[in-house]
Amino acid sequence: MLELDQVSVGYAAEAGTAPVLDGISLQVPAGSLTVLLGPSGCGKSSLLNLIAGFVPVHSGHARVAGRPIKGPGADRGVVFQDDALLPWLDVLDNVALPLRLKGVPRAQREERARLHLALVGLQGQERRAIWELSGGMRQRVGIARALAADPQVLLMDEPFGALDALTRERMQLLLLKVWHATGKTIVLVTHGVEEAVFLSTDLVLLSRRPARITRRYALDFGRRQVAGVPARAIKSLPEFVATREQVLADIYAQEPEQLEDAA
Ligand SMILES: Nc1ncnc2c1ncn2[C@@H]1O[C@H](COP(=O)(O)OP(=O)(O)OP(=O)(O)O)[C@@H](O)[C@H]1O
Repeated sequence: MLELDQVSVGYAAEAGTAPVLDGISLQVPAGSLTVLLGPSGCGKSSLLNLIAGFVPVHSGHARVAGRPIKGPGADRGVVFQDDALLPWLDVLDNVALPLRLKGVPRAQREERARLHLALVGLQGQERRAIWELSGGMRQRVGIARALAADPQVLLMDEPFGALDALTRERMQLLLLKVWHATGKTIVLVTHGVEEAVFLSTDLVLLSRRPARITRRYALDFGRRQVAGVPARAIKSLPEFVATREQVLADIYAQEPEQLEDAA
């Protein structure tokens, strides 16, 4: 459904330096929760921005549902770490904004916005001002806004990176609930190894810059959570701990100087 074929990306401002992404090929199956994980600065956000259509492809091909990605489009919704909500609009109007821009009549767009706010647990909060909300609530509004336009793919760049540990865990559960309820394809960038192992059906490990895919893991811990197994029970399974350690070892294998520091 989402297909990258030998894509490379470099930035004009960095002429003469190595490309950021180098020949990345990736197939993201419909309905998957694909997580991109890799060392800081390796190009995870660049890869997500390429899929979002914010960054042009220098070589190779990128397609969503068979259509070449030529720029941003309604088939891809984006949630950033920094919630990017408009402070002069209330919660409902923020969520309804993309529909307003598409020309959807008021009653219809408000109904869709209410439905998606209920999905992220914000029913009754529709008329609150953005500045009154906690960080976790703001991210919920951002997710509702991205989903209200009914994209095929939800792209999330470090969506929980700025939240405290407890809120972050709650947001992981919320994301799994939304994923299960909507059946959307999700591509998420994170620095959190445990978060990546817990959430993903496909975990994609990227190398240091220029980013290449070094390993992929097929996982199902998130699916087990939506099937009813408590998150804490999953995260203490020997199998979960072993996978997390394996992923960490694979990352450290790319960072020999950090291993020496830790010794
Ligand atoms: N618009 C831009 N112009 C020039 N260089 C850029 C631009 N965006 C990113 N870069 C460079 O590309 C490289 C990869 O950045 P990117 O943000 O994609 O990595 P990342 O893996 O998401 O980083 P982090 O883990 O720190 O969030 C960095 O060296 C960065 O300086």
